[in-house]
Amino acid sequence: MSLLQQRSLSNTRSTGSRPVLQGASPCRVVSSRASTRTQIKRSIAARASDDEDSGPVGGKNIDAAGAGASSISPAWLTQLSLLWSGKGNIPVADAKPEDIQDLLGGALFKALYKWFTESGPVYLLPTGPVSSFLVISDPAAAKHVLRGTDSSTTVYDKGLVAEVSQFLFGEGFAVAGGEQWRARRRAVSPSLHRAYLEEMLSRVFGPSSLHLADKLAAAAASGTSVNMEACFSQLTLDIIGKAVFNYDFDALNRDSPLIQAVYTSLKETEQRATDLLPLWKFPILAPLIPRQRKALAAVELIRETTTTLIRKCKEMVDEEEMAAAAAASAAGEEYMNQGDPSVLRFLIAAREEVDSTQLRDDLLSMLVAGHETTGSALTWTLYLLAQNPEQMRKAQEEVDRVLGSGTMPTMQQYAELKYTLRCVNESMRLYPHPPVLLRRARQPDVLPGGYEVVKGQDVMISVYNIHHSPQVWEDPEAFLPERFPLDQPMPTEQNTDYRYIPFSGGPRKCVGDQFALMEAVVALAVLLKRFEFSLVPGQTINMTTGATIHTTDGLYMNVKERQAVKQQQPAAAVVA
Ligand code: HEM
Repeated sequence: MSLLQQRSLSNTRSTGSRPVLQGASPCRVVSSRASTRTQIKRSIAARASDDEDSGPVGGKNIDAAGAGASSISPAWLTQLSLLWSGKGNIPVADAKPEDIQDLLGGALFKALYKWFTESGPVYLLPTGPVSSFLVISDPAAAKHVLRGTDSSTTVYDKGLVAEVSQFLFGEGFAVAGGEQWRARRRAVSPSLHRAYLEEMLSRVFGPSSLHLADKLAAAAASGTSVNMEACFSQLTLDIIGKAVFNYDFDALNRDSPLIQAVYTSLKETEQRATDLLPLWKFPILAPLIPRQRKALAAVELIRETTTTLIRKCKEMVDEEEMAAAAAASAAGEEYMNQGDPSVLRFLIAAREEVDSTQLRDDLLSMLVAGHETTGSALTWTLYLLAQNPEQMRKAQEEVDRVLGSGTMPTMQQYAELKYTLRCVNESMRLYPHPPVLLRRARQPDVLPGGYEVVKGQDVMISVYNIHHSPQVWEDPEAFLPERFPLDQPMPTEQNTDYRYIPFSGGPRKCVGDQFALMEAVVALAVLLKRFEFSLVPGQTINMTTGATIHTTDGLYMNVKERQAVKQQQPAAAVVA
């Protein structure tokens, strides 16, 4: 069977086995005590047809295929690679056709783990007749590469990731390099100052989470199950929209095509990175290729939305405000407009002298980078807690104790929610978003361990492999927030010597890490205080990727008000 035949057969199987969920309303009423996945799917389809744009909690489920199917190197490429790379000192992964099964859902990181166990912490993965990834699953090598990216020496740059996501981020600082990146990062990062985060906590993170809680209360009252992955995607879109643009997407109330657009474009970047036939390199072909058409339409929607929001904000800022921002900056103080503390307002008031395309792409970078990542972190944390009753009990005990009669944490209470934060930390170890980081060598290099890297080599740091490595972590597959003691600082790449790198490390580390952790802890505190969550039985939770680790079919949960649960229990059980 030819390669192309193999691929088209594989893709058909993949699509055939994936449930049809478009038009579903996952965070909305889904099923009345559905007990199997099939029942869930049927009831979703039934509801979707007659409940398209109303209901207590809205939103479409993600089409996990993104804009279309992807491809990866077959066995013959491994053989070819072995021939031409035979002189090097780096093992080559033995990519067998059956490994490709793992990639059908887009979960490349799972195959990377298998090859890691077979080939060791640094290996080559052939991706074409003359191309390969150098896959790193070792903390010391990862540290070396991450610290050498866009540093003073710049041994590595974002390489392929910049190429494959240019269609989405344009000039945005998430993928730009060199002086352009340095200047834009310097301009944008101050907008996420401490006073801003404090304002976000009370004005955005807490209230948006309470909004979701009200939606869940309706589902709890009617005894219907809820797709929590969709809910978190909607919640985090609402939050990032308000935080970056002071704009309410209102995704919790109405289906937002932007959610699918963001997912489709992120999936497209991943697919471009592993395409055997990179047709996307020829823009002239785009109108002829359905996957390209779909991806470009998604980007257009995101760009249009961003441009409109920038225009509206510019209309609001006057000379007086710009003078106030300049005075604050001269005095070394943090500027914030009390009426509109958004990042956009900060940048415009600070008279950022950049062209509107640069501003659009920088803001778009933050919107995309800050949305699905935090949504996925919340999804997997709740999934893990629902499966680990002891950890759930400890988190709820902490939330009850710290919040008292309150419904959302204050800034001071946030600092006390240490166990809840460790649950998020640990969930991001098991499910890092994204599971791999891409770099390219700008000059020849030697990694710790003596592995030689040639100029131009694409490098893939498998955060997932490092976080799951038995050489790095004791009992790596267990969900143990306790592995990060509460009387010590929370884990970072620095204090774990790059054993723990969910926010990357070095100069290109995430700018939104504190924002994201605060957002996730506040949302969890609000929800755990009020509800008991349990997985709807009969589901198989499979993973796929679209920059973040996503479920293939959603995360369906039964939700109950904790007060109601307590009242149902016999008195003795309540006392215990
Ligand atoms: C749990 C949530 C989040 C995770 C797991 C996460 C993860 C990451 C990672 C791993 C990188 C570095 C990628 C690399 O090294 O190639 C990154 C970069 C970035 N993140 Fe986050 N992020 C999260 C939330 C956020 C939020 C909320 C924002 C904005 C408010 C944000 C904005 C950015 C930006 C702008 C970059 C690019 C930085 C640069 O290249 O200089 N992220 N993020």
